[in-house]
Amino acid sequence: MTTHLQPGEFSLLTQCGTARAGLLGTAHGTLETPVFMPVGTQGTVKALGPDDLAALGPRIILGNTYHLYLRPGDERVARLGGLHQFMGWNGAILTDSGGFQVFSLQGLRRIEEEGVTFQSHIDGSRHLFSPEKVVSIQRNLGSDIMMVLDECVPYGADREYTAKSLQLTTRWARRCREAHPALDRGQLLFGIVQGGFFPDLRAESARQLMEIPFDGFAIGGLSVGESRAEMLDILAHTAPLLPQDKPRYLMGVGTPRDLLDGIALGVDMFDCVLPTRNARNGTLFTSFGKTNIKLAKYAEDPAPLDPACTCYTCRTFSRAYLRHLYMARELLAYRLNTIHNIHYYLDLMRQARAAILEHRFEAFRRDILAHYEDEAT
Ligand SMILES: O=c1[nH]cnc2cc3nc(NCc4cccs4)[nH]c3cc12
Ligand SMILES: [Zn+2]
Repeated sequence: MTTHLQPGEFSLLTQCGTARAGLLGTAHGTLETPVFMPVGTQGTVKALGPDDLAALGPRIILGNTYHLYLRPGDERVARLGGLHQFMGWNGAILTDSGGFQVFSLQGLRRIEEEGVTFQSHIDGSRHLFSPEKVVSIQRNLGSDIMMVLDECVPYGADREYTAKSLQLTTRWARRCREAHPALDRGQLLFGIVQGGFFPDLRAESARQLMEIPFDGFAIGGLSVGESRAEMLDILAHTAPLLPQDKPRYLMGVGTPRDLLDGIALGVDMFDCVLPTRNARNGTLFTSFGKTNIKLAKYAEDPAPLDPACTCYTCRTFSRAYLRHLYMARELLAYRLNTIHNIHYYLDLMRQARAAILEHRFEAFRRDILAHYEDEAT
């Protein structure tokens, strides 16, 4: 039974402890939460065609404003019908605002009240990302969920810098809201909570942002090099401060264990490059933990990668073949490994949501993690 919600409508169906199962309406379909968003930085989930993606069944993927603005250009994508038509994807798309990429990719950049100026990593040309500019780019791309321009303070930033930065992030967030009328063209706008690793600054950032009518709230500034304990501590403090009736999005997270911990703490949406990036270096996520296909023990192993997995890769090929492709650097290795890793992440979300709806999430989480060896080799 698929319920159809209007763009921006969020329905909280069930809570199991602080874990939530819900529905979020977008202009390109209704999302079942908790949801994992595969990362499609440059208008493609690397190594997958939109047909592979459709077969895997994500309802939403992530695109990066920074990359698409620099190449091929947001106005060119708009002239070609928008990102959905351009890449042949008819599900929902969330775009990050580009601020994070500027801070994490760029050496040369300046942060001022107006916005952040930076040099393109492609041709060295200079650009300004203002709140108004990043909203305009995301509107041009036709993104279903847009993110505000924010400053993701580096791990280890001191309290004074962090406190000052969150004020700027709030002023930028307000300007983004003013630049995009509520639900205009069915496009949603999320705020991003900052405040580093200072619980009181996190509360202040959340309080300020909740005064602005956003369609959802992201928790930024995490997965930036901190320990798991530090991330969970800030997450446990911040998630419950956010509105119960709006989606909560944890940016850039994470491992299967992080996803289950995040869900337990009340997070509804996740994105991470791990399943796609690790697939390309042979690291695969399975029901028995993380492993690497290049291990010699797989050289003549006729078994499927993960006997518990129903994906195309596990249904069709042996570990021996997947290892051969990887050692030979065959292009098919990247596609098959990515199909499996994305399937694993999406299926984990599907199972987690079913467990929440049946009020057995905690037992589910314990069972998965009991069999999950973080460093299974
Ligand atoms: O505060 C943020 N604001 C807007 N986008 C983000 C994206 C983020 N992605 C990660 N971690 C995942 C990573 C991907 C590549 C390097 S770290 N942390 C993140 C934080 C933010
Ligand atoms: Zn599989």
